[in-house]
Amino acid sequence: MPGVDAADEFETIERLFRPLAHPEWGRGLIDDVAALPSRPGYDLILTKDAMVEGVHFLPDDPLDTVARKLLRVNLSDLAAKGAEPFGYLLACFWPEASGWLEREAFAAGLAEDQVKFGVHLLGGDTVVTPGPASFSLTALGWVPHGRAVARAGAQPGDLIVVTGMIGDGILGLKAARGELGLEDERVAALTAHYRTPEPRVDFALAVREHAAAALDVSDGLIADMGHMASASGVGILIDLEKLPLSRAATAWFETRVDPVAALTELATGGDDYEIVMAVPPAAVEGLKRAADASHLRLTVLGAATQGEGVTVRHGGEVVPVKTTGWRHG
Ligand SMILES: Nc1ncnc2c1ncn2[C@@H]1O[C@H](COP(=O)(O)OP(=O)(O)OP(=O)(O)O)[C@@H](O)[C@H]1O
Ligand SMILES: Cc1ncc(C[n+]2csc(CCOP(=O)(O)O)c2C)c(N)n1
Ligand SMILES: [Mg+2]
Ligand SMILES: [Mg+2]
Ligand SMILES: [Mg+2]
Repeated sequence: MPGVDAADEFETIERLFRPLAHPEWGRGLIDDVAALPSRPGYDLILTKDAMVEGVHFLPDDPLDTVARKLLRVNLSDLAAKGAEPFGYLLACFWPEASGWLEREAFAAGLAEDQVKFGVHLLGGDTVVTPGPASFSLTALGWVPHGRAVARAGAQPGDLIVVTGMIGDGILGLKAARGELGLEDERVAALTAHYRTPEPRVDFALAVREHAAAALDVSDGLIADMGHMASASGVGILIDLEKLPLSRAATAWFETRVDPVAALTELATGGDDYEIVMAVPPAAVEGLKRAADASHLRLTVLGAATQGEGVTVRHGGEVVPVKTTGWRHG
């Protein structure tokens, strides 16, 4: 039986989601569809990711950060293609027991990140499920015609470059689970990264101008580089000791007895939402200038080669990596 706080589909749409709607194209969320005009000279870029409680977020993660992460992981895909986001479609599968507090927190998280990233809600669906809380979001963005950056396109000799830091996603998950023996401030920084990763939206233009191929790191750095290698028909060779680590990750790393195992864990853990690029040597300087201008760290991890797959080295020795990243069954 529904409790006093029992939520309702149409009140959810009207009270919580209508204020988030695109002023024209969302049609006030009172129609069957959204309608947007085509943009001459541009390609519409679309991506969809889902998040399920217990699989992508923890049962005690605040719902506002769940919503923000859902939006951010999708914006990360658009950024990796060089696209500028403008809108999204949203599907919510609320557990029967969930009430207004959860839904209000979720909408508040979206409201905050809509402003931060300059996007609007275009439409969606609201249902109740006997299963765990689940959400799915389709993000839309524009790229000048024919300029979307692909996973395919890396050539032997291109440098493999990554934005930001790697490993805070998996360490943040451990921190949120109370599994890290670090002091409070570092645990909080890592948990925040797991709950609200930073999509590189502001770097999309630089990706488009300088990268031959790109994708974002969701499953794990090594697994995702593997996706680029197979799409491009090249091999990728990286040196694990070059992995860019945050201060918190460095503090964790220093507690480990097996450095290779520790770096491998960070390079395969996923939830990083950084962008990996294959960059022709002549384009690296331009990419670095763009990164400096946005105070973003860039790291050259290795290079694309002839052949296939990802070869990981440490101290010049090849490191066998069995599980390269997250994979749903
Ligand atoms: N159910 C599906 N129907 C159609 N296409 C799908 C489906 N699932 C995945 N894809 C497509 O497969 C490709 C790879 O998807 P994948 O989810 O691995 O990429 P990603 O979204 O960048 O990574 P991640 O989900 O780990 O963030 C994409 O083109 C995606 O649109
Ligand atoms: C509670 C909890 N356990 C494990 C993970 C790790 N995780 C789950 S799915 C995924 C890949 C990206 O998702 P997808 O490929 O579905 O887009 C990763 C790295 C997590 N985030 N939360
Ligand atoms: Mg996906
Ligand atoms: Mg992706
Ligand atoms: Mg995945």
